[in-house]
Amino acid sequence: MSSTETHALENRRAIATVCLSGTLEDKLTAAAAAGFDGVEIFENDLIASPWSPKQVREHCADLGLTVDLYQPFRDFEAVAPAVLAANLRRAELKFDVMEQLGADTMLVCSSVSPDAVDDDDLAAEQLHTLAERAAARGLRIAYEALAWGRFVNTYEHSWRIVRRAAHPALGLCLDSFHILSRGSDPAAIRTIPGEKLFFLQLADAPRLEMDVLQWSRHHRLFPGQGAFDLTAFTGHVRAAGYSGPLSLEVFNDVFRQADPGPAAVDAMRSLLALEESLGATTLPAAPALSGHAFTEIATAGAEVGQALAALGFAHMGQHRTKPVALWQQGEARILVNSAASGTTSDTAFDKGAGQGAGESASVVALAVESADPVASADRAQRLLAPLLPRTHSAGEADLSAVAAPDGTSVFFCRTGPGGSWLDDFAAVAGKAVDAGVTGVDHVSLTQPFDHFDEAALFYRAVLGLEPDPVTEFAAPFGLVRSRTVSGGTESGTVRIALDSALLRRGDWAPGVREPQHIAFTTADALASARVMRDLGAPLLPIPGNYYDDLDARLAPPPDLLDALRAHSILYDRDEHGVLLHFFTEILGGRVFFEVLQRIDGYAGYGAANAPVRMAAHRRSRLG
Ligand SMILES: O=C(O)c1ccc(O)c(O)c1
Ligand SMILES: [Mg+2]
Repeated sequence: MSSTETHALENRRAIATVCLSGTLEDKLTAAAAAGFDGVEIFENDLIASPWSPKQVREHCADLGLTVDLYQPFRDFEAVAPAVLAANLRRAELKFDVMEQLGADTMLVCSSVSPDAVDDDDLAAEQLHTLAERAAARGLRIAYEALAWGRFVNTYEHSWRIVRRAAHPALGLCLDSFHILSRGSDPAAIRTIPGEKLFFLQLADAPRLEMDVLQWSRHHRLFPGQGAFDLTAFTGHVRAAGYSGPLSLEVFNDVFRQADPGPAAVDAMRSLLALEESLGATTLPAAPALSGHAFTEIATAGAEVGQALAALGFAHMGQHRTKPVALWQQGEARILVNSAASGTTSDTAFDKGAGQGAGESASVVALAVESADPVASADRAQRLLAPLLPRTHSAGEADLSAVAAPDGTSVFFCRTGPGGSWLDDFAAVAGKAVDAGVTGVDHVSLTQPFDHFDEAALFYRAVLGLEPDPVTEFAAPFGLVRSRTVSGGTESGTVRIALDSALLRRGDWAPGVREPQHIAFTTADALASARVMRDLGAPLLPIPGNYYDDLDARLAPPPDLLDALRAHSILYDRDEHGVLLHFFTEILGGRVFFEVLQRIDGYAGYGAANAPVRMAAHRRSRLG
């Protein structure tokens, strides 16, 4: 097979039960539903299960799952003879369990025990004995170096011991977390004979400066959600000739309490995306995206429409069959849907917190310009995004949409003459005042914290967008974690900003119900602000302290500083250029607009100003 030819990966796909929430029954059901071929059964899950190991095996078989690994067996090697005898007895009893489970491989972690001594010869000799006992039962031992193992904590060291032990039933378990967290060079994995690589566990993680055990047990992520290069890592393991499963082993505090059904889908999506990055996929490539086609806000109230008018938008069209108004300025298009109240579709959020009755508004859909909307939707489905049922009348555009993890609809469309979704709108003689808005820069969606990593992976994999690094800032009502994903072509860029409160937020702060906003571009923020203020736009006042600090910190030219202060425009600077941006107040309890000007290729989102904006929003809501 030529190296450029695309082909499906021959490795099976597995997931460790420790990745998912619930009982063993919940975990197996979720893993099977997401399409996994096999599972690693974590001992604690089995111990707590009412099913006998034999029943677990039968249940797995019914679900189409194999039991690929039993784990973990701890603190075995390099001990005194009396301890060895006890450890071998313990192992034999676990072999009994494995036989009933139908699992042929046991994971043995490198020891953390105070009983162990630093003696590779002894470790090798005792692992040889264990492998001999396993082989007598038709089983094998996969030895894994924990990053915090007492004496053995690198894969190179575990390989030296396994090589020394020289038993065919003893091989290695490689775990990407243990290897990459310590900064080991994974390239030498290629020199290990493939038949000695018994098992591969994959986990990503954010870069954190912390104790490696804590990092591993609380912060692992599915591949593609963190900072590790799992494509290169897995490439080395496959190049060595490994042919076993690609198995996810992710210890994560959020996933441990998340609904296991969607979590298993998130896990599978991460594997599918990893396979694609390895060049081993049958997925259709992500079609090029070239900007935001429209963003839809559901609200029964008048506030959003009034604000758009005051920002210079024209009510340009009315949907022929639905109560949906099209507001437009430049290439920025907002649909205001008054059929649904803003709360009906935001299933992912706590309902009603901090909202006035009847006035609610929510961003319910975002639409991206795709070079091939059908292929975009096909790819999305292949990546397990739920396709949304569409109701459209004869002659209306049939737009494909999928649901993002937080329930937001994501449409793929093509705007322009001939067969466009715009044809569904009857023209309205809307009055427009050009306030300089040229298009949409980004859509910002606050995620429930337990969907944050899933959402970033969703937009990266499904839409083919590039994620930026995760940032965190202290906001008035708690820490906020933020990540943007973007991508595009010469004719336009799609940018989606994902924000999340780090912990579930208290209900006391009325100004902070998971806000959502749409940022519009202008070529002249000062001019836009003047026009919009004259039109009576509900612009957000920014306190004088901000400008005093801005002067001290970044020293913008004095006349610019005066103008910014006069118009409540915020300022930021990065290595490329300058950002000028301002905001409306919160409309319908949740939604607001931003107007921004990127100067000289400023690439950020003004995150440094977000805490000031959040505090200002609370004041404006309290009146
Ligand atoms: O944290 C642990 O103890 C642990 C156990 C088994 C593993 O495979 C692992 O990577 C970590
Ligand atoms: Mg592991």
